Amino acid sequence: MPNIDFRKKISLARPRPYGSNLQRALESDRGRIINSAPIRRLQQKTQVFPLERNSAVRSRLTHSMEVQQVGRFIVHSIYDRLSDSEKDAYGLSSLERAVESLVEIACLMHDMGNPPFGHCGEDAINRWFTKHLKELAPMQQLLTGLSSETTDPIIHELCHFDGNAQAIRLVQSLHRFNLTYSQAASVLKYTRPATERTDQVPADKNYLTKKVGYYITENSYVNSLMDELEMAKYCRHPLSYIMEAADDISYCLADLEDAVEKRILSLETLTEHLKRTFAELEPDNRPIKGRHCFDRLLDNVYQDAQNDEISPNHKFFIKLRVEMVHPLVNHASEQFTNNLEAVFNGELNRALIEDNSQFHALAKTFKQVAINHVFNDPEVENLELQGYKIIGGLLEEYRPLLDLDTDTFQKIVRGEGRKLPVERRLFNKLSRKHVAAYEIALKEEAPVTNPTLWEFYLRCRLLQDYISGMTDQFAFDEYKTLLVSD
Ligand SMILES: Nc1nc(=O)c2ncn([C@H]3C[C@H](O)[C@@H](CO)O3)c2[nH]1
Ligand SMILES: O=P(O)(O)OP(=O)(O)OP(=O)(O)O
Ligand SMILES: [Mg+2]
Repeated sequence: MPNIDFRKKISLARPRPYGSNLQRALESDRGRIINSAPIRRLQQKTQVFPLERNSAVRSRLTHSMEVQQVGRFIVHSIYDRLSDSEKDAYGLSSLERAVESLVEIACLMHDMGNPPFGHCGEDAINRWFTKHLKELAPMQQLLTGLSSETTDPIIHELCHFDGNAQAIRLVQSLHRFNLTYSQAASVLKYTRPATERTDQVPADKNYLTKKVGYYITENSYVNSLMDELEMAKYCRHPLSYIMEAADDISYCLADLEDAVEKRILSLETLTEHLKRTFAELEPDNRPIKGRHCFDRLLDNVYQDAQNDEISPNHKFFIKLRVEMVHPLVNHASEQFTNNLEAVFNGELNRALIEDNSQFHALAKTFKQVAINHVFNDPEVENLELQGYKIIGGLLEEYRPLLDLDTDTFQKIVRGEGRKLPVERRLFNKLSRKHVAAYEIALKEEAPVTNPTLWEFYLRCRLLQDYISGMTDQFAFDEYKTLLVSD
């Protein structure tokens, strides 16, 4: 009998403990997240289409609500799969409400740290830092005085901004939500500290560490969380697999629905692309567990939609979602229970639905069609180029703050920057919350021995916090305001 007890992974423990009732503790987590500004900001952040004005097209917020629904569905499906004696044996019997709440809120939070303009926003921040970090005056000084062993991990981290790591930072350092460790751990999707490179982690954890998981500023928090929930190094919390599967299942259909809504694809061409792509991935085209084969299923959905007098597009996606979400959710829950020990220990080195099955081929088909026929649409790519320009341009405007030496920057922080008119005004535009996090981190024990390096690192983080916290629209407006003469 494997040693699985979910009560070790789902508990009341949090950084500043209070209360003794698990359900109430999780309600408090829900309240904090649902009522938070970073969640509200998701309504003006890109899912696929930057600066989208059509509100029927998904934003990060509406996407996250859909992920929440799929996450709930997977939890119910997992519970339906387990017998009472299995639930007892795994410590899950009295935890259904808790698991449901943790997963729902993890799904709602999962993109909270994403910058404006989606993936290209992340990339734009990293491009700017990769290109300019070593040119910045304090960094040039540090590079002459310190060994590369000391500076390399910090440089690596600052050139790898990641939305997932930023979500952990928002929860702990910027908003101090004091969530239960279980709730925070459910969104910890990658487990590699940003100071480590991918070639420094064990090969059997390469999927779990393929992206940056958390920054050095949250290192001690993540260590406490992992100790508390008995998570081994580079391993995940079991519920994060459900959040990840819910995201994968949700967006693969939603992105295509949005593409049809925006008239990038017609239902005819979409159906053709889906059939052709699936045939390449799964040539034998078997029936999908208890249903027709994919081609037949698509033809039926298409025909039904044509008979709808009001909205064939809407009907098509309702039917397709019914046909696809059930098998994919069932598959995710089956993978969860079939691999329960590896999932419990957080060492399953892949996503739940990525197992080379026909379900995996289905999800891949949808994603592939989006990559080949939606993300490269000229309108989308033009907007993304604007996104690069806006983020790169904003970082360039704020660069004077990063060129100052520590003492001069500290003067501005203390309000003594009268002789630095531009820098002082730029500093005044930063969010007070972000500046407070910078000041608190400076007062606490530094995880980096050189104080100048630590201060400069925190200043770069401060700018990344500010830029990544912006919505698409705010970033665009700021860019127009600051680059008024261009
Ligand atoms: N516009 C755009 N360009 C891309 O290259 C791209 N790659 C992924 N995505 C969307 C798909 C999921 O909704 C979500 C998560 O992958 O982000 C993209 N969107
Ligand atoms: O939704 P995103 O943009 O975060 O994209 P993802 O496919 O969920 O990727 P990641 O693994 O970086 O969260
Ligand atoms: Mg994500």
